[in-house]
Amino acid sequence: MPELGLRAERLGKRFGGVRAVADVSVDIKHGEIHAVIGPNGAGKSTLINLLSGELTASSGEIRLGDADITGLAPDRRARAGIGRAFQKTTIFPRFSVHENVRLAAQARSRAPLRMFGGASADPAVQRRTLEAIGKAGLAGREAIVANVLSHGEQRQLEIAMVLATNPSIILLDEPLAGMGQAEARSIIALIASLRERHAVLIVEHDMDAVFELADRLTVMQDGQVIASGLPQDVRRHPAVRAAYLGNHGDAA
Ligand SMILES: Nc1ncnc2c1ncn2[C@@H]1O[C@H](COP(=O)(O)OP(=O)(O)OP(=O)(O)O)[C@@H](O)[C@H]1O
Repeated sequence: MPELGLRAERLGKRFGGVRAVADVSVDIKHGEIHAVIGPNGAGKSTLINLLSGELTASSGEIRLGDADITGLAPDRRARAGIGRAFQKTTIFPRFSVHENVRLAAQARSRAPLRMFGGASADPAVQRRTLEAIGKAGLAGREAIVANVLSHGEQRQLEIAMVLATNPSIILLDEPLAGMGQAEARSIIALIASLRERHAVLIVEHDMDAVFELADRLTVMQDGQVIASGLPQDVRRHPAVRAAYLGNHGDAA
């Protein structure tokens, strides 16, 4: 997969009278983790949904590398290189780790979707499957049925399924939600490792994790960007301190 970045220009989304996202520009670069933070209702999930194609923009433009992908449906964006981890919704609970990741790898390969036989016979699919399982830290867990995995391991499985699609961009919506401290540590390490070969956008409420992971930070409030840049600069921004960061701003 080429080293593409994702750029949104003046993106907007209205739900009736609500401006959920207004004039948002954001640049997600290869080799970087870009965190989007903001209070509840700021528009973060809507932004992710606009980037992945689950929602259609009311205005603005989205570019993957040089290509305008604003009008593409989610499956076309996925093929173009945008991978999104969904919280458990894409996992087949009765299938093994290997089967789940293999299905994701196969969906990317355009081969006809066959559950047994065909997919495992394709060496490229098999290679991508095992690579993704290894990168997500699930080596040795291939035969385990998904619904007996721990909460943290299920999150790792979702990330493995995204990696199997060989994405340029990875979108992560609250990857640490509902996680204990030990589980969170291993997911944070996994997310940190993704920047080596991908551009990563993460929406997350855990500020300690955000400041540990983010190379770049965008802060949203009421659908708009109120600050964007390097974390050490953003955390000193008066509007950000006032709106959101509290003690994290003071600690800078
Ligand atoms: N499908 C929808 N229909 C109508 N309004 C919506 C819809 N989705 C989001 N909104 C509204 O858009 C605004 C932004 O919501 P969004 O979920 O993107 O915020 P968020 O920053 O992700 O919040 P949270 O941190 O609580 O998840 C909110 O006012 C919300 O009520």
